[in-house]
Amino acid sequence: LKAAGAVGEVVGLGRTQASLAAAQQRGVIDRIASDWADALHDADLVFLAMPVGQVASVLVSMAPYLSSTTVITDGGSTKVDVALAARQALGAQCAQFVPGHPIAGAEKSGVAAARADLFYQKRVVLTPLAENTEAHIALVEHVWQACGAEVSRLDAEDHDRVFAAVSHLPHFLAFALVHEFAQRADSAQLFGFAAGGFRDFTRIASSHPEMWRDICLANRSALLVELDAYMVELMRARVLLAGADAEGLQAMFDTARTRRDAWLDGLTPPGE
Ligand SMILES: NC(=O)C1=CN([C@@H]2O[C@H](COP(=O)(O)OP(=O)(O)OC[C@H]3O[C@@H](n4cnc5c(N)ncnc54)[C@H](O)[C@@H]3O)[C@@H](O)[C@H]2O)C=CC1
Ligand SMILES: O=C(O)C(=O)Cc1ccc(O)cc1
Repeated sequence: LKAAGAVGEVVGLGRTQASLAAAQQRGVIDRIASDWADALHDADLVFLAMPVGQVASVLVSMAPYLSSTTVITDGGSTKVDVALAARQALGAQCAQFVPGHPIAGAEKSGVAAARADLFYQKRVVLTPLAENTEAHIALVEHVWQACGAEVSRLDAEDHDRVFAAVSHLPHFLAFALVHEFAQRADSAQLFGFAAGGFRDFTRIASSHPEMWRDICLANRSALLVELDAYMVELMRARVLLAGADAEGLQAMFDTARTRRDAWLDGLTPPGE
């Protein structure tokens, strides 16, 4: 928003002074707040950007200082839990909280990984609460659009089901695969010969462990459904392999490649 000239003063509040000082030094924030009262004074919009397991306690801490004119949003990767936390912590003021999720990021974390163009031509999903007014939703939509993002809306349950499949499952699998190799006696040899395919498949296992612990736990039931479906597919694939079913394996690989290529072809940046 600062790069787009779409914001006045950006005030940061966080856990560690060192991160806040680094954010200020990089120009990500203009000023470090001393506490919630200071941070929320005259604030138009609050963006919460912490692991989803922290959102409930953060909302409880800020609630006493929240005026009726401040809008809150978040960037958490799961939405059913965040909506519940907002209702419990804010009561009727949850009408001022518009949950959101930018579908952009990387395996990197911390303020050093910040990039002004991170959300440019990327999707952002808002999962508005029934209590939100259209004006509050429009404000949040507008700030994401100012960052170059394409905004869409989903129910929180649909959001969590979709992202359990296309984001949470792949991260879970990547962590599990690297973990399994790391436990082996021949681990050094395996990693010594691992190359591009392994790097592509496992890049996201370099993601932040606390963040992903919270996502997996928050979306546990939807993730378990996806994990079970994948395990069934793996068993099907195992049957093909064990039976040396060349035709069956090739048909599976063909379908997967065709579908992935079509997805990549359809991945034109928003607005083009
Ligand atoms: N990294 C990614 O690619 C994406 C992350 N998200 C979501 O965005 C949120 C933030 O993730 P990142 O910015 O990547 O993480 P990050 O690790 O870069 O930043 C999280 C920050 O939250 C702070 N924090 C933790 N607990 C806190 C608390 N109780 N009070 C105040 N600050 C606290 C940490 O000290 C850290 O500075 C998470 O909910 C994550 O699920 C969403 C889309 C993409
Ligand atoms: O590293 C990647 O490619 C990601 O998939 C980043 C990411 C992580 C969490 C999200 O909720 C959305 C995007």
